[in-house]
Amino acid sequence: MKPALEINHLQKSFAGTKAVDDLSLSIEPGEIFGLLGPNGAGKSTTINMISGVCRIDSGTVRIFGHDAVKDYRLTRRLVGVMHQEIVTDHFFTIDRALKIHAGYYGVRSDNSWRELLIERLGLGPHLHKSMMKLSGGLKRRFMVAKALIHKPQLLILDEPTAGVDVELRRALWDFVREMNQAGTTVLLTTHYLEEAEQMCGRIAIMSGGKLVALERTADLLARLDSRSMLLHLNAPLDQVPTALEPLQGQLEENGQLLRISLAGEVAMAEVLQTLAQLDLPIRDIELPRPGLEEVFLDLTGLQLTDRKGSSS
Ligand SMILES: Nc1ncnc2c1ncn2[C@@H]1O[C@H](COP(=O)(O)OP(=O)(O)OP(=O)(O)O)[C@@H](O)[C@H]1O
Repeated sequence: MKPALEINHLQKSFAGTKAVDDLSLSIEPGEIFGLLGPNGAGKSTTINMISGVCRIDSGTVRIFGHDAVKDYRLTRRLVGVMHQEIVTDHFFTIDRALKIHAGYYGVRSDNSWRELLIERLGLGPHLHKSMMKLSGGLKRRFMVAKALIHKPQLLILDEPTAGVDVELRRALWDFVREMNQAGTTVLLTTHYLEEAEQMCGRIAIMSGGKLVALERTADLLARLDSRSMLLHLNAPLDQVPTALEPLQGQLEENGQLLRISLAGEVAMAEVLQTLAQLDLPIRDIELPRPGLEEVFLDLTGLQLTDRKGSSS
């Protein structure tokens, strides 16, 4: 079977600055694939080239085997995109806007599909409200419906849950999973890393227009062997006890937090024994699980996303 999306040596510059730099990747039918990267990494530009919104400088994009430039009429129907910016037809009602978009793709008559989208995205009570009167969350739900109205085989979601409350985020992701189980391939970007970990079977990470990693999510997370143990102390320490130096002990938060490294073949029983012998004033012990943020930091020395923005 042909890949749902095949990108080869894709390039795009704006005023001499490379926004996408020799990007190649392939997504199989049925995948939920995450494209991550810090602000300005080139994710939206990539999506805009896939969907034909932005001209390709060089390289190719193939969608289910069809060239996105030469066969754009066909590929445009195969892809549904929810763009990052809320671009809506301000004066139209949801009902009218959905009908126009269905007409645009020649699927105006598929009422049952339209009804299903309206029902599953909770748009029913708002159908006759004009766009400009809708809340941000409702606009997002409308945009998901708009991206799916022509039953695309590849659904692309660029930050679908940015600024959306937790409940709606869950509902949107449940719906995306449902679409995926029904056969739709999904490419998504998000700054909520926990969502990417939960949703995506594979993840590509971009930085400065280039691909810096592309692996199964589990493999990407398993890359990091450098787990830490955080010891929260009741009373501050002046210096790291000598016995903890081999574990790269470090004091933080004015001596009230002691971080030790559990990298490599460190035996937990020995660590606990050493700690017991030291009789430290330990209030709490934390074993943070390394996530995509740490993987990216390890790969590039950069922060993948604003930490405040990555919590769910
Ligand atoms: N139309 C444009 N004109 C000029 N520069 C642009 C244009 N679109 C994007 N860029 C630049 O290209 C680079 C990549 O931007 P892009 O929006 O693709 O990144 P991104 O990974 O989607 O970031 P974010 O997470 O903030 O959405 C940035 O340096 C951006 O300023």
